[in-house]
Amino acid sequence: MQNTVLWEKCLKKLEDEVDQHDFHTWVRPLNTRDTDSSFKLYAPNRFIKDWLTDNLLDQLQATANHVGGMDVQLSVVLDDHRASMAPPPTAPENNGDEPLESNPFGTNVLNSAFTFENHIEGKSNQIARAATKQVSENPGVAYNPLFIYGGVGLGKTHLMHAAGNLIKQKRQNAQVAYVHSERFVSDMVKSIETNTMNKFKSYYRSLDALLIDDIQFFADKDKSQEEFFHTFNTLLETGAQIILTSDKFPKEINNLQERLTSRFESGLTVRIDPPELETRVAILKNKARKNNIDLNDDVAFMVAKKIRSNVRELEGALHRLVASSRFTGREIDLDLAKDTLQDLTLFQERKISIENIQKTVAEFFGIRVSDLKSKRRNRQIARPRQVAMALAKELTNMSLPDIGDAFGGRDHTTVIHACKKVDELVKTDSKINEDYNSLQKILSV
Ligand SMILES: Nc1ncnc2c1ncn2[C@@H]1O[C@H](COP(=O)(O)OP(=O)(O)OP(=O)(O)O)[C@@H](O)[C@H]1O
Repeated sequence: MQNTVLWEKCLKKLEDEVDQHDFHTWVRPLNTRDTDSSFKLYAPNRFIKDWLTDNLLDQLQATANHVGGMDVQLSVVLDDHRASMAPPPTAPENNGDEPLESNPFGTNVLNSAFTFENHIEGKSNQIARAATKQVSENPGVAYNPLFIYGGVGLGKTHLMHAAGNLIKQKRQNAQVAYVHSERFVSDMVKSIETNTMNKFKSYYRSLDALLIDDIQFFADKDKSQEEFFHTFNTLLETGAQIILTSDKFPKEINNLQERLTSRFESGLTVRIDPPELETRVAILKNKARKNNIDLNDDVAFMVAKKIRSNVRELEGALHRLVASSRFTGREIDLDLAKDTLQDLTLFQERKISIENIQKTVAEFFGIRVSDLKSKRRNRQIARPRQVAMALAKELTNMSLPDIGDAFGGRDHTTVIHACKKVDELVKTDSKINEDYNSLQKILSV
């Protein structure tokens, strides 16, 4: 079997077996080559190689043996090729003699409220937070670039600013630029129009740290990708730190040039998931405390149970609660919270229950509800279970951990995997597409 085919098959198996966070952080960035006589897995940096060697080597070996049907000669090696793949960088036009304008492109204003102290740690953001902190303490050394991805309002921008703030705190004159990718594109277009491209280049290429938010907006913008690629390489060569955020894993960003994706993956890619209940409560209480608002546990739990997938919405609910208390002169208690967030409650009540989804899916596929909650992994059970999880995510307000709990105490990462799998299958498998649509209709009646 070719190494690439073997690895594809191993990846499918490992995705089900390895903790999802670990899978995305450590396993997914590996590559293999058909030209090697043994099964070498190339890690994009030393950090990933060392972590895998210490933590997952046995499992990788066992999986390769199982999938290959024999003893496979496996090793994890450093991908030197990737590190030297960059073309020779274009020399920065600023040779250091000319002082940089402090803010020629409106980029370097960091939000001072987005710090590590104001960021609450939970299982969902643990790796991302630790990696960002490490990068800020040792810019340009630890992981470069650091690529943070995850859904809307989960704290990607917050962590990125926290990094910028900490870098500046440690070295006051560090040149740190934060820019939204759309802003990078529009500044570049403006520079071309006004014939000031040299200034643009020298500014970006002389930074100590470049933080670019929502990199997915680069998709389709070939010229910007081109310029960014050169900026990127120059910065890496000069030891500057690059941090990028996106709503997707690099390879999943459509129309992003392969060479950029490959550069992104040469550092460390970390994911942020929606926070668990306890983290949501901690975030609410922390925000309240910072604003001198007295928020008791009952109210915090009630709000956190209602708003599950997005920290920005969680903050919005707290603001509504505070405004409502000011206008009415009432204390912030459970009654006020119920009244203020009533529309959310109504929305919730209209939603479909998890029990109903499990019963309907089990009947539809001719299995038992207990099968859905069991540990059985054969496809006749596993696929309906994934479909039921995806429906629960779509049709209820339940959090991923709560959905996992309802299916025999599974981890929230298993739910994320199920939703992704079903999403893929609905697009590629007409039978699943039909089944999923029918179930949606049955449940929505
Ligand atoms: N773990 C956390 N602790 C405290 N506040 C948080 C946390 N996560 C997110 N927030 C807050 O939630 C709000 C939204 O976060 P942020 O803007 O960083 O999200 P994002 O992932 O960048 O979203 P988008 O994809 O929309 O850009 C911010 O006010 C941020 O401070």
